[in-house]
Amino acid sequence: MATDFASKIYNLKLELQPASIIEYTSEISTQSFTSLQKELLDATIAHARLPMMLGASEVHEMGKSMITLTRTKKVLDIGTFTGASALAWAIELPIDGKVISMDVDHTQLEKVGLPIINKASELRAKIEFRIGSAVDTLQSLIANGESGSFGFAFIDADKVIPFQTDDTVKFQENYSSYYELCLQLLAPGGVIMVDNALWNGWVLEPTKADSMAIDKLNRLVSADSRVHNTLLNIDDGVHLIVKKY
Ligand SMILES: C[S@@+](CC[C@H](N)C(=O)[O-])C[C@H]1O[C@@H](n2cnc3c(N)ncnc32)[C@H](O)[C@@H]1O
Repeated sequence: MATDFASKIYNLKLELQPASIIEYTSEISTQSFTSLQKELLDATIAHARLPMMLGASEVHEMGKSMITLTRTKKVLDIGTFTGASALAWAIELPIDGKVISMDVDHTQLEKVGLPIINKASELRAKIEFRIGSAVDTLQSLIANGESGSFGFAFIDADKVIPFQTDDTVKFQENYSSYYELCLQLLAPGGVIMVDNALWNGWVLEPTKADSMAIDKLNRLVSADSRVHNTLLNIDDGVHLIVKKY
């Protein structure tokens, strides 16, 4: 029997799996969620704008496992929203660990996330929330000499950015840029998780700029000899990528 907690997660999500399977996997995978995580999840669902942007709880759990496996102290979190993924990584990191969490907009973080995250000062101290384009933030970390020093990166922001040329709209593919910059910032053995890698199944026959960009990145990663990769059918798809030694 699925808990209310698992059902709540499922209700926000797309259906790439039968509902019963999603409920079961969510329930089994999220028993170690802390009360603070549950509070943030509830508040995001109740009060955030576009709550479906919240990362799936089982994906957050999986990321925590990657932090444990890599024994890293440094994490990249691309796409803060209400701070649920950043909070998950902070819980798993050691006391001197650091999450760099990036977003162009802190409205939902300030309204929904921070009042809850601030209750745990030892976790809050591990998270650096940076405002601005994630490409700029990642480039500034590289310019600051931090290449090769991160152990885990979660890519969960915009897929493409539209921009106007003379008479047409073109798209900048941010997911591919995030991948390249994260790979540079990761140490060998480091892990990237790219969220929404199945994009509701639209990658199978991509017709729009966002699904085309995600399909393109999936194929680029698959052909990249610098990494091991597995495209997992979990939630909306997670591309699990490990930087080779
Ligand atoms: C899916 S939400 C992130 C969810 C969060 N990681 C979680 O697990 O709950 C995506 C976020 O990416 C942010 N975003 C959009 N474009 C961005 C950009 N160019 N740079 C950084 N963040 C961006 C949005 O403002 C939004 O808050």
